[in-house]
Amino acid sequence: MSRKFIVAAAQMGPIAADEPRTSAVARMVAMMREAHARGARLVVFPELALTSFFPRWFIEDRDELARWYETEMPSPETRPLFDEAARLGIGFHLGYAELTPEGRFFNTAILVDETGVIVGKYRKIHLPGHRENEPWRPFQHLEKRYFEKGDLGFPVFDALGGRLAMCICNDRRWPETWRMLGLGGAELVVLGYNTPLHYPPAPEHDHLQYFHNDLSVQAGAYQNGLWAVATAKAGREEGCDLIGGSLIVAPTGEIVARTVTLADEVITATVDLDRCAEIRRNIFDFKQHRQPADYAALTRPGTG
Ligand SMILES: NC(=O)N[C@@H](C(=O)O)c1ccc(O)cc1
Repeated sequence: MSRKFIVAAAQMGPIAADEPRTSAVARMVAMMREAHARGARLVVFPELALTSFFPRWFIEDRDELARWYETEMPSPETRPLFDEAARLGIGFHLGYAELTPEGRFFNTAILVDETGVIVGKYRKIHLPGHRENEPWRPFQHLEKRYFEKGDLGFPVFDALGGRLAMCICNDRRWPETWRMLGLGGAELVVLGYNTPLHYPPAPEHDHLQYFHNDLSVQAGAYQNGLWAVATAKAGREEGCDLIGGSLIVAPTGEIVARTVTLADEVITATVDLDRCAEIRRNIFDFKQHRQPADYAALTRPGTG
C-alpha cells in the first residue's frame, strides 16, 4: 500500500449550547464528503466535537453534567458519521466527552478506519485549567473537575499503512507527549483543540495564542520527525472566542496547509509517511543521538 495519501483537517465553527448532536454530526458529514471529494483518506475533527465546550461552565448537578458526555460510541446520533465513513471509504478522528459504564469521565478521542471500525482510542492526559469554580474569570476552564486523567498511556496504532497516534489539545504543548508518541514510532499524530483566545490567568499572552499553537505543533512534528494534523473548534462560541489556525505540518516542521476562517472549513495536504525518515534518520535519529541516561529528571515526580 502506498504510504503517500491525502489527509484533511475539518475545522468546526462554534457549536451553540443548545445545538443538538445530530446537527454537529450533519456538519461533520458534510465536511467528510468534501474531504473525500478532495481525495482524502483520513479526516480529522476537533476535540469535544459533538457539543459546545462545556468546561467553560460551572455545573454542579451531576445529571445536568452527564448530558454533555457520550455513553456509547457510535450512538444513534453519531452512527451517521461511521456509516458515511464506511460508505465513502474514509477514516476519521473525533474527540468527545466519554462517560464509561463504570461512571468514569474522560476527554477522549478515537481513530476510525475506512471501514467505519474504531481502531484506536486515547484519553487526554494533560488536563488544563482548574477544579473549583473561579467566579472572577469571564469563563471557566474546568477540565480538571470534569475529567479524570487518561488511563491509556500514549498508544500508537497501525492504520492507513502507517503508525498513527493521537493527543488532545493541551497535550500538544508538552514535548513529553510528542516524544512518547515519537518513541512509539508514530508517523502521523492527529489532534483536536478548543483554545480560547483570552487566557484569564495571563491575559498579556492573549496575542500569542496562534503563535503558541503553531510553535507547539511544528516543534512536536520536527523534533520527532512525524506528520501532524491539528484541528480547531473555532470562532465565538457562547460568547467565548476560540482560535482557529488549524494546520497540517510536515516532519520538517513546515506548515503545509492552514485554515483561514473561524468557521467550518476543510483543508487538505498530501502526506508521505516515508518522509519521516528525512528527520528520523538524520538529526533526530533516536538510536544514535538520544541520551536517555541523562534524562532521569523527566520521569521523577515532583521535579520542577
Ligand atoms: N482544551 C484545552 O485543552 N485547552 C487548553 C489549551 O489550548 O492548551 C487551555 C488550557 C488552559 C486555558 O485556560 C485555556 C485553554
